[in-house]
Amino acid sequence: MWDFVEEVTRRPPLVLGVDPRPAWHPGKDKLGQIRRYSLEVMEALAPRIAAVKFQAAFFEALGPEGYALMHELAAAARVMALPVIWDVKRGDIGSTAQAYAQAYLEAYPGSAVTVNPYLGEDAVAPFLEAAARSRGMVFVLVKTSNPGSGMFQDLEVAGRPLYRVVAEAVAAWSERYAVGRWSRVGAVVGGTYPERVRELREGMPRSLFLVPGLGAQGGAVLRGEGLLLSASRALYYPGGRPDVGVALRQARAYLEALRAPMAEGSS
Ligand SMILES: O=C(O)c1cc(=O)[nH]c(=O)n1[C@@H]1O[C@H](COP(=O)(O)O)[C@@H](O)[C@H]1O
Repeated sequence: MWDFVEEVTRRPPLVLGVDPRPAWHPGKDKLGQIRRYSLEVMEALAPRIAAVKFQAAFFEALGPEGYALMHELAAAARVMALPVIWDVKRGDIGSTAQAYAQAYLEAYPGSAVTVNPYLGEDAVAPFLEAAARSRGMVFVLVKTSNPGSGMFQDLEVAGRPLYRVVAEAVAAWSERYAVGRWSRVGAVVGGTYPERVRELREGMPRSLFLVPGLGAQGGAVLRGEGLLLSASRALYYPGGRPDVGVALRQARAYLEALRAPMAEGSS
């Protein structure tokens, strides 16, 4: 069976976020255009990315057909041998979490899901167990990319910021769900806070980091072992519109920046 961790760690460390916005597609048949464009962009970028990330909100906003389209695109990604991240940021009581884990991880073996840890360990556990059974992965929100993420995440709890308390839990879970060098438990750490990325890298040595914020939110190309840099608008709508050629150029530019020799003091 296909294993998300194995697949993702042998591919280029870039994630294509598919967040469709109908207003950015001309003409009437928005859903048809989004379907065509998404398939084209996924196929063009597939050799250059670790995974494709579907942000469910953008598909839900397109109505029932939009939600069905997300699942259709996920099936297409599998045909392209492209790992899928379900960006659904789920978090609920254990019995409900179990249903969410079934809907995404178990229904699509070898995929990953983003999880909000606010409800505690019993609410995260069903995702971890499902990821182990389905050879998938869970990315736990640790420090998010948005400007207001500090409101709760930076609050001091027992002498350290809350995001570090969450990171400690992630580190413990990641040991329990280790897969060779890495683990089925990863972390989301916003690329808009590069100093936090560096700080947290040490504390969660087994966790792959999903690092969103590249491009549109001002995040730069960050290097480091196990960092999966994620861009939605900057890769899916480069220059503010759907354009497969420009998306391909942008993906190449990010990968070149990752390979370029490092300047003194940079990381
Ligand atoms: O889990 C995520 O992917 C995520 C976490 C986070 O801290 N910040 C963040 O922006 N995201 C998602 O990453 C994508 C960012 O979109 P762009 O700003 O267009 O690249 C969106 O789908 C967000 O929902």
